[in-house]
Amino acid sequence: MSDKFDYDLIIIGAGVGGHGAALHAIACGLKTAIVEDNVMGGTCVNRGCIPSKALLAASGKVREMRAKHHLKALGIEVGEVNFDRGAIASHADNLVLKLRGDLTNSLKRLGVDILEGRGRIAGEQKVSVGNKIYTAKDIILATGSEPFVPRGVQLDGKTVYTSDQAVRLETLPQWVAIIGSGYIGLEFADVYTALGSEVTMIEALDVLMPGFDPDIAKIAERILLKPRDIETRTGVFATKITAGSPVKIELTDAKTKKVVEVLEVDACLVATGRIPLTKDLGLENVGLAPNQRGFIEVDDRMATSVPHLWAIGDATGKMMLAHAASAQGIVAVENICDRPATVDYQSIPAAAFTHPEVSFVGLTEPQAKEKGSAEGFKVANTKSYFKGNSKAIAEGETEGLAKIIYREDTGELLGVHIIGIHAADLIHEASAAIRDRQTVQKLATIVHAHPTLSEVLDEAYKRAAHI
Ligand SMILES: Cc1cc2nc3c(=O)[nH]c(=O)nc-3n(C[C@H](O)[C@H](O)[C@H](O)COP(=O)(O)OP(=O)(O)OC[C@H]3O[C@@H](n4cnc5c(N)ncnc54)[C@H](O)[C@@H]3O)c2cc1C
Ligand SMILES: NC(=O)c1ccc[n+]([C@@H]2O[C@H](COP(=O)([O-])OP(=O)(O)OC[C@H]3O[C@@H](n4cnc5c(N)ncnc54)[C@H](O)[C@@H]3O)[C@@H](O)[C@H]2O)c1
Repeated sequence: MSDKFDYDLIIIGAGVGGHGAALHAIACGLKTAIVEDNVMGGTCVNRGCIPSKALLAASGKVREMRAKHHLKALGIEVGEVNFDRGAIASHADNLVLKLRGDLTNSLKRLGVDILEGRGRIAGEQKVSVGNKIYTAKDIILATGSEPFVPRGVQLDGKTVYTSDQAVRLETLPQWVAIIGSGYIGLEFADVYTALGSEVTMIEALDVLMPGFDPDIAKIAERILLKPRDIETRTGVFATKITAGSPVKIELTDAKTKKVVEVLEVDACLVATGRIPLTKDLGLENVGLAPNQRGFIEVDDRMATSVPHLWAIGDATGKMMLAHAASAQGIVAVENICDRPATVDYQSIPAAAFTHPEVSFVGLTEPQAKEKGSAEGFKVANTKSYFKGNSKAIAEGETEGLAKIIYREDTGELLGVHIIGIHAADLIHEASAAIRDRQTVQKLATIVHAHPTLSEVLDEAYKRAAHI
């Protein structure tokens, strides 16, 4: 460490991105401080992944135990299944407290200085926290994001709210409208319907779940929305939402811009994406400006255009996922330590933790085709089905499929999409394969244990390789 600076590295923001970067910085021998002006752990631990997965776990069990037909087929009979909303909310809350404590202790144990207060860039290699100025050889911005709330939406946090409040499950509305059919919309539709609420899902685009591969979105609609108490509206914007009892939601046709319907519901979850927390960060003091959408531009090394200033996580808008933020943090620290590294976004998986789960890694079919026409190759795909998988049949969970997308000429795997039981865990072998730019011919020779769900991918590779 140079005597010129207070620290080798200061990280602004103690979310999962900042935490991952700090742990790696300590492993690399850097004197490190992390600045946080809210609770430690950021979105994922306090208001995101962790509480939402706790709610999905508990509500998923309610759904499973109430599926009498399904249980009977396995020879099981259950009586009435009851749940306590408050106790489910406490389960999520307790998990948040535990993980926040674990995260904070891991930083303290390793000797990371935690600086409480708002961090700002005070000049080159300088950070202000309150009225103190600290110097650091390198600085990482890891300030994350917050919910995007469209104009015309009146939030009261009780009847009209974002995921920040929804994860607390303070009430269980009988009829809830969910604006947006992205990850949050889909996961909360799963929680609410499992616990007995009716849902109306409103999506501005013409298709539901526009982020998924089109085939997967269609099947997800068939499995996750149609059989449940969920009504859907597509091609309409929620242009005005008035909190109260009832909540009034004005829907405007995306094409004609005319108001087409006014819904009256008990509650409304606004899940319309997230925006970066990059305002008032003092970036102008080093001549850096966020892009038009507020994100901090970085290259694949996570470097900004200012020397010794790096950015990671949701604030960069590259892939707004917890594990992507940590991976970016590790890459930034590697580069700070003069070991060149880049992030390979194509091999970072994503998953929605619905019942059943949806996961993917790499390109969707339209993206692969676009790449193919730009680079002059043809794209092929094969599918395999959970209904043909022995383990899935034994579990009585046969809905879903795996779709693999690859280059017809070389066989290189370009994308894998799974919907079905444990899809979020199954995706990782595909992620490793894409990272190593493997071909379907090579992947088809890997021996998978029998009977396992992972044979769904084995089957898809073999079909692609004509084995
Ligand atoms: C409901 C929900 C569910 C989600 N589920 C998943 C999931 O299952 N899997 C997944 O991979 N991702 C999930 N995500 C996304 C995930 O939470 C984010 O991608 C992740 O938290 C981003 O990490 P980050 O470190 O970039 O930012 P954040 O976690 O947002 O942390 C940034 C931190 O910086 C602090 N900060 C900001 N500005 C300053 C400042 N000037 N000074 C000091 N501190 C500052 C903030 O207070 C915050 O603590 C979910 C998100 C939501 C909302
Ligand atoms: N399992 C996970 O990994 C997970 C879970 C939850 C959240 N997240 C992260 O959180 C981020 C935010 O999630 P999200 O679901 O809010 O965003 P999203 O970007 O996934 O989906 C938002 C949806 O809302 C629609 N929309 C926007 N404005 C609208 C309007 N006025 N009326 C109707 N529809 C409108 C958009 O077309 C889009 O389909 C995601 O980018 C994701 O990375 C991840």
